[in-house]
Amino acid sequence: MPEEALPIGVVADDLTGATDLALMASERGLRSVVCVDVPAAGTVPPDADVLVVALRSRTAPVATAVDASRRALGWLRQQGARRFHLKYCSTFDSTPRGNIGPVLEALLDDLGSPTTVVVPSFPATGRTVYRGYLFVGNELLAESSMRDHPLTPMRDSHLVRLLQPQMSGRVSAVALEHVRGDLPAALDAARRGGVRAVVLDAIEDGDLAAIHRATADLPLTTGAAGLVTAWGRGGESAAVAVGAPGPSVSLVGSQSRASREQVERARAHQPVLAISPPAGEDGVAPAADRAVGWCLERWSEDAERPVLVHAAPPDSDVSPDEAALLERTFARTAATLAARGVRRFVVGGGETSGSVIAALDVRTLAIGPAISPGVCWASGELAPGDPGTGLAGEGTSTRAAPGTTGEVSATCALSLKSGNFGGPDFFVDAWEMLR
Ligand SMILES: Nc1ncnc2c1ncn2[C@@H]1O[C@H](COP(=O)(O)OP(=O)(O)OP(=O)(O)O)[C@@H](O)[C@H]1O
Ligand SMILES: O=C(O)[C@@H](O)C(=O)CO
Repeated sequence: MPEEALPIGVVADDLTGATDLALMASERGLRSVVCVDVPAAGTVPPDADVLVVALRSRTAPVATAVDASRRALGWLRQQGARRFHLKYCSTFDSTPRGNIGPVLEALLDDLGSPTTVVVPSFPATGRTVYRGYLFVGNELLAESSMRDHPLTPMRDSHLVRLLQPQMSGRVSAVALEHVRGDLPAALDAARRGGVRAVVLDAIEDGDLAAIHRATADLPLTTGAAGLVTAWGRGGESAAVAVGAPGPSVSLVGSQSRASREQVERARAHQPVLAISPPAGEDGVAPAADRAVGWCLERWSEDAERPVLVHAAPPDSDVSPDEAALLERTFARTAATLAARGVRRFVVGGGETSGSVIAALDVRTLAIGPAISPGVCWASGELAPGDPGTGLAGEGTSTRAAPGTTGEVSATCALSLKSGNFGGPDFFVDAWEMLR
């Protein structure tokens, strides 16, 4: 990547996806910062090679997602970025309405570019694309646990069939032998044929490197963090040091197969509490208070021991309202704990992470070391004043963390885990790294 191509601007549709990509870039020696939402006018832009704007647009209404993505692109252009990547999930989380297709087309329009590529492949985490079909490990997408995702159930595996209903322009696919052959010619033919989005097969990092070379002139690429394996010059990781003293809590809203297994494995090492969505908005604060009380009690027995609060598996299909109530419960739990001086958080699930970070009012995340492929520690500052919503009067910066003496700083150690990522002992290993 030539110096003049920096900074690269990334619009990410959720927060864990943003840190996943930023970690990959950081490991390629590119200084990477995640901005939580589009920074307000007048905010001093972070000094970075890769600037990622993390939105919460994955499951937002289409018009909201398009508007937020265009504002993010506009801000990144103001920061001098000339090359852009739209980051969505490596499992292509979306519905027949969007939001991948409508956002992709809006960004192409704004950039005046006719065509882009669609590259969810991320071989390091088992995501590969062959003959246009997306695989998760050895399973087709629609046969993986994504089939029953609470918000974006994926019931097809073919990327052209998934994307075409979301777009007004045409979608086509380029098979592996052409990705490995004359890809520039294949892309040129697609562009001349009026195709807006070209799905590319890729099953190993070498394929992603070929795609990176062939797309050097495109203002916009789209896909997962896999493509970033080809960015930068490699070399030393640009990870920052991450640390914060005091008690440790994991908050897991994800119901992915991986998260459930990880929670089960954590039981042998940590106290674990399951929570369900409250019946209505009035129930959010009491439910969060109960979760906070439980954490404080566990830390009064052993302040060194991490604790874990997770979403109980639902009995039946989940409504968006119930999902949102549970997210707000996790968010309020995190904000109340932060107000009491807790500074070490692991969060499981993209939507849950978005809610928690918004409640903590952390505006930027500097990327630290990897915990496992796609998941890292990051350092974030609590905004001055009270963290989160509805917690007036509970200041952050002067409280002593439970089990400690003295004041705590506003710096948090944060790890935001995509539902499907992380090794089986993730919720144990993450904390071992901070010892
Ligand atoms: N028992 C439950 N009842 C209602 N909603 C639930 C329940 N369990 C989980 N949820 C909701 O399901 C959603 C899970 O989405 P989230 O993005 O946090 O995890 P994920 O989809 O596994 O992660 P990722 O997006 O990173 O793949 C959240 O909105 C959460 O509140
Ligand atoms: O690409 C992925 O799988 C992750 O970064 C993600 O976006 C899950 O939320």
